[in-house]
Amino acid sequence: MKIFSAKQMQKADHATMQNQQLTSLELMERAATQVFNIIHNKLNGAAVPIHIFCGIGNNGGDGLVVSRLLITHGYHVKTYIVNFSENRSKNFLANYDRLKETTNEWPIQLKSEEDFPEIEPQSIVIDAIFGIGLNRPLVPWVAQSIKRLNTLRCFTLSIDIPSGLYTNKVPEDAEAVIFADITVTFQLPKLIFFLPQTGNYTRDVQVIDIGLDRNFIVNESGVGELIGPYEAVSLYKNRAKFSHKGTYGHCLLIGGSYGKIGSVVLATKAALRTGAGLASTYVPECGYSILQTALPEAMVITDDNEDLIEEITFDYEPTAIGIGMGIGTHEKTIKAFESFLNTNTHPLVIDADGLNILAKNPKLLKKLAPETILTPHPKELERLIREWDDDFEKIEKVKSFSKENNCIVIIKGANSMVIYNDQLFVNNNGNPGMATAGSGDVLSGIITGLLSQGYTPLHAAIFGVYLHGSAGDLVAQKNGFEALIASDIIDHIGNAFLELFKNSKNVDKNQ
Ligand SMILES: NC(=O)C1=CN([C@@H]2O[C@H](COP(=O)(O)OP(=O)(O)OC[C@H]3O[C@@H](n4cnc5c(N)ncnc54)[C@H](O)[C@@H]3O)[C@@H](O)[C@H]2O)[C@@H](O)CC1
Ligand SMILES: [K+]
Repeated sequence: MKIFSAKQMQKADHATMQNQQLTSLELMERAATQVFNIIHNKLNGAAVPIHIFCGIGNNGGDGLVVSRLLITHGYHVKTYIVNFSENRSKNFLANYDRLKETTNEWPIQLKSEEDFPEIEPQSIVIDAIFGIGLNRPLVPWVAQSIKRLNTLRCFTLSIDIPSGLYTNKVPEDAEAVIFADITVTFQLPKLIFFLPQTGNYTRDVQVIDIGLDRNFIVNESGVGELIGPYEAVSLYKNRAKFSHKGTYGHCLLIGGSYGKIGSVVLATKAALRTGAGLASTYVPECGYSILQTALPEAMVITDDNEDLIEEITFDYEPTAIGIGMGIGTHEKTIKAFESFLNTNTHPLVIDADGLNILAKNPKLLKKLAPETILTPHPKELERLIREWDDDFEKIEKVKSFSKENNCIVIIKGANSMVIYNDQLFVNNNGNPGMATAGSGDVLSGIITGLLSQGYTPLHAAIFGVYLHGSAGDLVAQKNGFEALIASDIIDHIGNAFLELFKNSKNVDKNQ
């Protein structure tokens, strides 16, 4: 599903009005009615007090529509207007008048902090103060009111986005943003829902189809793409009946050092579970028995050095290579890594200490094979691209880095992101249980396994991250977060593949 900027959402609005012969007021009615339907379906007429806070723009207009519909359906509603500006939008005013025609209980005007109402804790709050139009800092009394709303701890539903969030930068005051239990957002997800600095303002997001112009959405390239089951299944490559193990490639996992051979075991096992035809490993001598015992399916090539890798030589042409897991940063290893990069032309994934070596020796970046995949977690990323001011700048820096070095970067974490040139792909499956030793080794193995089967590097990166998250979710459903270990993820890669086809009905209507 595409992710649009605020400007693109406005353009989609206009295209819709033009092509469907709608007024903006009619579009607002359609959108807000859907929000009402969600609330009505959940509450089913319950006599719970509902407090709706409306701004004076179109987000406020949505709030007024929801208010009117709730009142006409018999709910106990109080409506407040947060008067942060005199410039009330046309559709706000139209819906303000319609609300006044519907009920004798006119909206309560808020103009300063003193006007903030008493609200019972069992109430529901609907936040329609600001939507995607916020473009400057909040005046102090509005910021204070938002903070007061947060202290109430009422169940809070935000319309479109939690008020106080910009769509393209982090808020000046991190406390002056609504903390929503759920955000009902229009048509497409917004990038802010997925970033570490802005994603915590809502526990849950529901994207609702308000019938915006499909042609426009299909033809406009978004600021990013959310990878869901629909996108993932479309990347899957079928296995042919008359294929053999050679069809699916012979990958090579290079890594390990004394005490860290497990990382290579995990990566190699993950590559095989993902479907690589054959897998070899290149490890220090001390890894030989460990690998042959732990993973009889893999072949083992060893370095002459007992404890670390000091020369990388192998006498076959791997279809794909994963390097770096547990490899260490010994000077001899750095030399071996450098001469490997000098000659390597095979599709490549670099992880862990491989990334740390690159960060310490940036000149090596020029030696990467085209479209090499780098899989840093945030600390490794910082070593590679240096600090960033906020998550938005981080994305821009990674895009430049990707362009400069013709590589694909996977920023690992909750909502891992895949960046290639100016393209951004967001993955939102996976769970906090996956923050555990070896989880990254498994991801590198999965991606190497996909490369080995002929997936393009970009597809291998996107699909690999998705499969990894999905396998982790399947484990967590059975065992919870705490008990999840990396080997469990490997054990569920098969189910993650099966899950793809269970979910294939989950079609994105915007495609
Ligand atoms: N396709 C869509 O996205 C649709 C959007 N609609 C609604 O329209 C919203 C956008 O509406 P608006 O563009 O009117 O913007 P908002 O309602 O988000 O903001 C209100 C207006 O206040 C002004 N403003 C911004 N920051 C301010 C500040 N700090 N202090 C004082 N004033 C400030 C701006 O001029 C802005 O237009 C969406 O979030 C959504 O709720 C729906 O009504 C219909 C469909
Ligand atoms: K809002």
